Amino acid sequence: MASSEDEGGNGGPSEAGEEKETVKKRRRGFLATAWLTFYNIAMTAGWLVLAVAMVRFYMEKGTHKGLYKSIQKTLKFFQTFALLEIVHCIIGIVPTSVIVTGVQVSSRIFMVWLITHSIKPIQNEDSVVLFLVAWTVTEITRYSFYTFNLLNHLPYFIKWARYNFFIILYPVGVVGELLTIYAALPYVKKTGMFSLRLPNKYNVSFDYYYFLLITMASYIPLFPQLYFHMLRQRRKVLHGEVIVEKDD
Ligand SMILES: CCCCCCCCCCCCC[C@@H](O)CC(=O)SCCNC(=O)CCNC(=O)[C@H](O)C(C)(C)COP(=O)(O)OP(=O)(O)OC[C@H]1O[C@@H](n2cnc3c(N)ncnc32)[C@H](O)[C@@H]1OP(=O)(O)O
Repeated sequence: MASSEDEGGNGGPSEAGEEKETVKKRRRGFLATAWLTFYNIAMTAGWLVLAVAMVRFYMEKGTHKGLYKSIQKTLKFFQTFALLEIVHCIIGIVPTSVIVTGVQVSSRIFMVWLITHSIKPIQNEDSVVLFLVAWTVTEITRYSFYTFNLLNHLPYFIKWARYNFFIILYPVGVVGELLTIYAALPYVKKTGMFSLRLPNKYNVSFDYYYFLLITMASYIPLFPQLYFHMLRQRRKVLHGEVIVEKDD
């Protein structure tokens, strides 16, 4: 398979690309590169295990009912592990914005722990499968992209997939997440879970139901920022456009 480094043909762009990669790695340091390689291989493997488990479950049972329960431990482990991505940005070993990564990772952690894990009656909703499939395909592609890129042997197909699949998968994932939160609303209202009513010794009140409504509304300003960030990355990586990013 053609490597993305080969794209420029002989000489010129290809050599310049390799030189840029070497400079980047030298700047990042050996330990950081080794850690990122390990991290990305582990995450690719984790999401591959999830993909295989989901396909096997569906082939054996012929339904998605019970799917979440059967894969939840692996999902929780690898999605929670992704918190390290925020750390990678903070300590500067990856050149991504802390804010963009923070919004992306925290919305996933929120979906996993505060919605799907905590509200059992919604675990069999169709919308859960929607975001699980979108996340899984995305993460297998994304982490294998980072791994091959670090190893300087990036197949063009993976690069292409990384910067094209998201065009469909991002909206699919968002629809799945929003429908799942929506499905949780009646249960949250009925049980008053995670809510704090007055009077109480802290003298504060918190209503999880309204928090969920605000969270759903926050997708409207936040999601386009992530989507346009990815479209800019796509133009930069696939079409070589020079993009001046604003600082955080
Ligand atoms: C508490 C309540 C919270 C409520 C919040 C409500 C928020 C609502 C809005 C949020 C909506 C999110 C919905 C979402 O969950 C749905 C889905 O995900 S559906 C599936 C589709 N999703 C995607 O395609 C996005 C996947 N995510 C990402 O791509 C990243 O997380 C993101 C931060 C968005 C973008 O990544 P990045 O900026 O890093 O882009 P690049 O991949 O192009 O990388 C840029 C450079 O950094 C290097 N890099 C990054 N990470 C690594 C790594 N781990 N190892 C090595 N190198 C890395 C990469 O190589 C690039 O370097 P260079 O440019 O030098 O080549």
